[in-house]
Amino acid sequence: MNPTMKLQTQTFNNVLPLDFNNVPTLPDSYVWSTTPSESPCLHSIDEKQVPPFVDIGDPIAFSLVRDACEKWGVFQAINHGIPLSLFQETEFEARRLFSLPTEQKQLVARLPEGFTGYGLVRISRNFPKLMWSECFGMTGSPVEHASQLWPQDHAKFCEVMEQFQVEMKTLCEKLVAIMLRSLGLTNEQDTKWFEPKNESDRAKCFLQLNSYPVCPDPDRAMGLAPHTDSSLFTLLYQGGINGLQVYDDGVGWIDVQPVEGALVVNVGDLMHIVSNGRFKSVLHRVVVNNTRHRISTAFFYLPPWDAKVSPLTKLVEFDHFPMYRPVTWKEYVETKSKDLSKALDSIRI
Ligand SMILES: C=C1C[C@]23C[C@H]1CC[C@H]2[C@@]12CCC[C@@](C)(C(=O)O1)[C@H]2[C@@H]3C(=O)O
Ligand SMILES: O=C(O)CCC(=O)C(=O)O
Ligand SMILES: [Fe+2]
Repeated sequence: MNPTMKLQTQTFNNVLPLDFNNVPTLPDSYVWSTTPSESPCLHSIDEKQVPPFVDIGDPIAFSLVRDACEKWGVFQAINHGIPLSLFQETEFEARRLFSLPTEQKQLVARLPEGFTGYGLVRISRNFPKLMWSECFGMTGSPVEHASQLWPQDHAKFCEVMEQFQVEMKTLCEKLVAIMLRSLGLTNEQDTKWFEPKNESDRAKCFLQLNSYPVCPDPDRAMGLAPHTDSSLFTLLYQGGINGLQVYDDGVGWIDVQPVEGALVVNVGDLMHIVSNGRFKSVLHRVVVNNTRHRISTAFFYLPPWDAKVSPLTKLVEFDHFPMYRPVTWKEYVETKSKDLSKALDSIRI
């Protein structure tokens, strides 16, 4: 078997090829040809050149959210009501999980086509090189996996993760209302998940814990390759360690500074579709460092699995044309897993 084939097989099987703790030099399979150091990041001190902060408790949040989603596709939400202690507990439990021995984490490996469990980030299969990261995904209770990881001692992990999802989901419902009203939503048939009449119409959520271990050669490695999220939007808690960067046309990569208690809100592809192209789904990536083990938690807000997502009627009337045809989340994620860059184009009218 040649080395490339071996790499692809490993990636496809979602088996982490190495134990990040015992690697003195970066293996070739982790060396990217376009590295963060070749497309460096702007360390801006001008506040107009970084994604804005929005106080979402403020009555004028609507218009600030609209401006941020149109110009950037990302903002940092403050005054969102989730206590800092819940983020800290979630990060603590995530560190406890990722510090387990590799063989133990492999017991709960995500299936190649699955969403939950431990392994490489799903988009790994779309890139020839490996990323310097590992992740653990869940939706609802993680007890099935957690009881395999810690047969005696999983109650706290489950309790924290469940509580975190409940609070984040409530916040997502508040944020989607702000976003849709900022787009002038009038026809609720358009968005059943927004004000659901029954449980099956309700939006879905997915929580992913991300771990970026200390890297021996961060300039040549990639924590998470450039991508847009498929979600309606994603709430990201990045702890206290830098790493997240967003791409701004004409400027390049920009650091999204972690600020205690602030939550990064990334517009995803499905919200771009709903807004008939007004809101931008932001291209982002994660760079790694050689001193600190970074943990982030990403909470994806998604329409119900079978719901057709399409541009809002009101916007289509105004624009005289829908930019995208209706698509279910399932269909969209399947298309995207074949080719990340072509998914949006493939549903464009
Ligand atoms: C709920 C989601 C959103 C997914 C797919 C599915 C489960 C895992 C999510 C992520 C998380 C990491 C980046 C991403 C690009 C990936 O590879 O897996 C995301 C992807 C998407 O936004 O497309
Ligand atoms: O770790 C981060 O800051 C970003 C993670 C991310 O983009 C994702 O999980 O989709
Ligand atoms: Fe992302």
